[in-house]
Amino acid sequence: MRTVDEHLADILKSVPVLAPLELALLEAEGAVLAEPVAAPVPLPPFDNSAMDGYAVVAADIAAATEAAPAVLPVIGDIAAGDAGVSAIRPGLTARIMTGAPLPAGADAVVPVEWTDGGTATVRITRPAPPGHYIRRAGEDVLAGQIVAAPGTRLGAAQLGMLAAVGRPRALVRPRPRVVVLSTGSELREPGEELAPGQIWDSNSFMLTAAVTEAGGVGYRETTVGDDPGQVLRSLEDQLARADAVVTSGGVSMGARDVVKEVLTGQGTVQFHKVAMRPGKPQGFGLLQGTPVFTLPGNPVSAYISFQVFVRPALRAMQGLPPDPLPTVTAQLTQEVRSPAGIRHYLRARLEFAGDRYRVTPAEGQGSHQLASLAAADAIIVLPAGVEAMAAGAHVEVMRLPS
Ligand SMILES: Nc1nc2c(c(=O)[nH]1)N[C@H]1C(S)=C(S)[C@@H](COP(=O)(O)OP(=O)(O)OC[C@H]3O[C@@H](n4cnc5c(N)ncnc54)[C@H](O)[C@@H]3O)O[C@H]1N2
Ligand code: MOO
Repeated sequence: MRTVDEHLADILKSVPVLAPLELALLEAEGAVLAEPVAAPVPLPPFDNSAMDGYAVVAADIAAATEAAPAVLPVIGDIAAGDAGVSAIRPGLTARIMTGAPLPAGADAVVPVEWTDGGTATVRITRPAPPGHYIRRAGEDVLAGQIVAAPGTRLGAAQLGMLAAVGRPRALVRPRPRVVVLSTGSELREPGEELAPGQIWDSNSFMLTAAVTEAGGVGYRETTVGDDPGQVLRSLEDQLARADAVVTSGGVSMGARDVVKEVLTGQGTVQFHKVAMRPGKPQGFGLLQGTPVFTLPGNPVSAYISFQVFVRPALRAMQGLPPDPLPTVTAQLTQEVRSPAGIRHYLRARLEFAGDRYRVTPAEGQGSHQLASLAAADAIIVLPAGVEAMAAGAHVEVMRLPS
């Protein structure tokens, strides 16, 4: 048996990092930047107004009050997008809109709420210091400043930033395309009738969604039965379009463990027993250069295996640190027991109790018991050396994607 850490290290040292390519901004959502992006101009590019109001010379309104307003002639309107804005001389004002360029000569903006809103002349009832409601050129970003570093995953805010510095495309490592394939002659599609001995395929739906949650693009393949030739053909067909393949089922000790049978000796694929529960039988290797993860068939085993091994590997393929799911330390609400010598992953529910996290293990911990996983929001991780933990003890808890 090998440890979880040994198996993960083995995977991480052989998964390839995806080659960068140029993508249009919205195609790059979820991709990881492979170049530094610098601002070609400052942001904002020019001094502009932060409010709808009037551009003034601050000294002209220094004495303005409700009782004795400053009254100024309005020379015109300046809207956002206007070019060639005329200068303001002392004693004059211009109506200005939010985002419009500040006219030369003006050094403050008075919001419309402090005025009578006049269009020929305006009465201003409060003073404003120089600089008031002016957004200066470069106060967001300086020209030449790096606004997104290589290794940044491009989410909404980062894509907005790239657009704001005028970039229509970016050099990125794309989201890995992951083909998910369930194996097992007992499996039927949800919606089909079940004959005796059959069950509906749940793993491929679960794992395809898990790929998305982990930042990849999941493709669910049609389930294959236990025919070795069919399984091998189906796998080989996928290699061309996949950056990685995830299978479930057929890797244990049974007479019909077809994935193990057809992949043993293929590429660099190897099968191991890993000291964990659930998820003991694992296979991994490169097939024609493509990483193939052969996860065990029991649904909870497949899910935990995905989170522990596949998720960090997909991150590594995008050049990201292979971080595990985020963990917190939590206090057990009840005692837990664990077999010696294996790392035990227990489905649980986490709650924040004012000043600390408390965690309650679920009732059904069998690796076929998907209901307790579907109701869980966390996984208690008991190290291999632990055989029991009392209520009140502190444990490490992985938070599940929500
Ligand atoms: N003699 C031994 N038997 C088993 C061992 C062992 O060490 N010695 N290990 C057990 C453990 S632990 C696991 S986990 C499973 C792994 O088995 P396989 O990966 O070969 O998976 P299957 O036999 O194909 O299926 C196991 C179980 O899961 C159900 N299944 C499979 N695929 C799906 C799917 N897509 N959706 C829903 N359910 C699925 C399948 O019907 C079986 O009930 O082996 C133990 N046995
Ligand atoms: O390890 Mo199996 O994955 O426990 O049911």
